[in-house]
Amino acid sequence: MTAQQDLASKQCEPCRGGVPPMDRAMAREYLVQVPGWSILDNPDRLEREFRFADFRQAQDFAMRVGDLCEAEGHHAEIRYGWGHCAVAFWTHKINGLHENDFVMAAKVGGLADAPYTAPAESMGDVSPTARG
Ligand SMILES: C[C@H](O)[C@H](O)[C@H]1CNC2=NC(N)=NC(=O)C2=N1
Repeated sequence: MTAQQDLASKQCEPCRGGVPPMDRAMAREYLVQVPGWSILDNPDRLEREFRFADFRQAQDFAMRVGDLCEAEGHHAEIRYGWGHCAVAFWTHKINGLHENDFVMAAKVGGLADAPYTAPAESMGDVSPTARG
């Protein structure tokens, strides 16, 4: 098992604040486990831009990242447009980086590696619960 798989298999632990943000030396050690991500300033954060073939795929990816954030209780800043989606993580409570941010980056990297499947078309009024 690689180090990245190991990080991706962790769960975000509750961060209630009151702990110091990760320093740069430690952050750089974690960074090697999340290929493609960069550390940026103000606030200290992890960021990665993903590329897609069109708007729909970028939007779908943004939604899947959002769903993952909700499931893990740790939330990203997400910006997307035609063919691109930028995802940033930092821990708001400590205004900096925490292991949770790297766990999320590894999980999002795993999402990006998964093959794209187009979302099902809306079924409109023909769903089983529709009246008439
Ligand atoms: C109550 C809840 O656990 C917190 O507000 C969580 C929600 N998601 C979060 N996401 C991020 N990125 N940082 C946080 O500090 C944070 N706090």
